[in-house]
Amino acid sequence: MSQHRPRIGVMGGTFDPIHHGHLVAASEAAAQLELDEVVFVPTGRPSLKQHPGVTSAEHRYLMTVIATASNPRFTVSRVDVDRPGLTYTVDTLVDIQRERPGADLHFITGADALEQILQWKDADQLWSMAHFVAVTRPGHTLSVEHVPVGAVTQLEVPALAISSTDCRARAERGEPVWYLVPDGVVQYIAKHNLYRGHHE
Ligand SMILES: Nc1ncnc2c1ncn2[C@@H]1O[C@H](COP(=O)(O)OP(=O)(O)OP(=O)(O)O)[C@@H](O)[C@H]1O
Ligand SMILES: O=C(O)c1ccc[n+]([C@@H]2O[C@H](COP(=O)([O-])O)[C@@H](O)[C@H]2O)c1
Repeated sequence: MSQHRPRIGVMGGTFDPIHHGHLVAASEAAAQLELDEVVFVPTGRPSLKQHPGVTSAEHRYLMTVIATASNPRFTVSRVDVDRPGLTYTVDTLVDIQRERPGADLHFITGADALEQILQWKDADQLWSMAHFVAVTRPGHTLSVEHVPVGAVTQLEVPALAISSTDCRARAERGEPVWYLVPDGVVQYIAKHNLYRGHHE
């Protein structure tokens, strides 16, 4: 009897903060690609993020746990948060594969992030470690060249023009982030006074 090979989505992100764009992308990927689970992996120290003073990994991890808690298919992994040094997807995929031997991994990213994938660390190794899923994102049209045939699937998701940058700017100005991020994340941001006094 053949055993079911678990189909696992891996949604990596800085999640500073996690917002409904991330959650809709993961949910839609899970439905369309028939994933058994989507593992959210907050970055430890993102290698390419430009904004000053990225919020501590522990805050970003906890906001991700709060945002995903109600969905039985969503989990959160600490592999990137706990690994010292800069975060690279090649390391993320090795660690997730070790935790879930034999799983069929699908790395989910927005079209904007995927366009830079050839500049990621050990890019040529990534294709054999996971399938890559580029979700559509308002304001970005995907153009990836020079990737192996069949390595990337483009997925149309309901457009939500939400970004973490905008959420941080709103919180800094004292404007509402209700309904852009889950309710528990709104409350977490207020409780810990995140994003006040930052300058982009
Ligand atoms: N609204 C959205 N729709 C679809 N994909 C998204 C959306 N927002 C973010 N993503 C994707 O989710 C992944 C993680 O995103 P990230 O945590 O960097 O959020 P972000 O909103 O892009 O942050 P920032 O504004 O700080 O750059 C990336 O691959 C990104 O492209
Ligand atoms: O491996 C790399 O070199 C690399 C470079 C930039 C981004 N990534 C990954 O892409 C995901 C989205 O990153 P970001 O910075 O847009 O939040 C996250 O999982 C990062 O670890 C990975």
